[in-house]
Amino acid sequence: MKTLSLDLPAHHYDIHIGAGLLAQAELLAPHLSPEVLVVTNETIAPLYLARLEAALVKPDANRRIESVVLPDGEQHKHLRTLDQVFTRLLELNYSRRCTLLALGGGVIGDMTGFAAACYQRGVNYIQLPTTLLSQVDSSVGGKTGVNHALGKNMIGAFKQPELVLIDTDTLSTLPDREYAAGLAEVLKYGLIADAGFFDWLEQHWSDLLARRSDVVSEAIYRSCALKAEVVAEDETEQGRRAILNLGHTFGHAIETWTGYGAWLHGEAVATGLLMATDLSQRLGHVDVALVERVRTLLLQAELPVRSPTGMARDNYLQLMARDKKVESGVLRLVLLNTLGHAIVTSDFAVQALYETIDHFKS
Ligand SMILES: O=C(O)C(=O)C[C@@H](O)[C@H](O)[C@H](O)COP(=O)(O)O
Repeated sequence: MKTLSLDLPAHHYDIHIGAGLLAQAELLAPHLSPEVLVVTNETIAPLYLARLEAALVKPDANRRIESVVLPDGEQHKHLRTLDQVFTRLLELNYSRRCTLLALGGGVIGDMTGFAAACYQRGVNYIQLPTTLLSQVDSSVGGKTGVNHALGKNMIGAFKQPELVLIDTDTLSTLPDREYAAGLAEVLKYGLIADAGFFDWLEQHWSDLLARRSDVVSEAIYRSCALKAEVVAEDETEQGRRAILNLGHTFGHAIETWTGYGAWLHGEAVATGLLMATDLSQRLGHVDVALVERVRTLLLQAELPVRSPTGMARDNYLQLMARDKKVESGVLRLVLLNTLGHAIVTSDFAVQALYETIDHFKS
């Protein structure tokens, strides 16, 4: 097992990464209260809920352990689904001292964290991510929330977990498409913050695609370390944290336009990363060779590298105007200054943005 720490001004938590961690009661026990609610989905519950529950009762047989099983998928990440969690908590008569456990991917993690931020104005929660994307990204950093028909992650809160427990064994049941989607976020870290990591990913890409466990664990560790470092510096995205959004302005537009769920989040981010790299190249920050390196990796992972069929420039522009990085009506984008260094800027030629969007039309 490897452990990272996320040190914030008012909070500290560990991120444990290793095989078989869901069954390790001693890692969870110090963070549990007498009332526990596991929030999971209908795909993950039959695979891992019993294993987790067995670990939860071990140190304290009197602890109440209940669960709520939500429908699976990005299309269910909205307020109506969240209400099921609140209803369950109220039916159980759980108090302000309860602990929520998010067992699942990014959708479950984001919704559980938001439920924890809201229930009785705030209770504790723990992240138990089971997809590559949630292990390398969404379980760390405390961004929680749900989608709205008009925009991705538009309703939410910053709410940090008490613990992130990454059991790499759960990847054994992750479908290839979901696994590849997680690789897009891994690639993002190399692009925005660590050129050496990007080179390492290129060298180990075939091992990652083959899911060689030591290489996958190393990629998770290095991704979480980079994310923890950025979040520690800027917990609530007043500045630098926005670099974690590379490709997301395009990606979120794709997800919203396609109605959530048709494209996985990581797939939309994959195309978004390539578009952001392409735009950075049109603006003269990076060379064409980097665009091609990114495209090659995405194609090898069978990730999409073009816009959804029928999505036009105006569709992008309308949705991007609602991006959370917009300030006083001015669009700010995350772009690459060079490989391994991202910037957040509104200083770009709009014509270059149009060219990028049009270039990716399918
Ligand atoms: O943690 C962050 O900060 C990120 O931006 C990470 C993103 O990869 C993640 O998808 C995040 O949920 C997007 O947040 P949003 O604020 O752009 O909705």
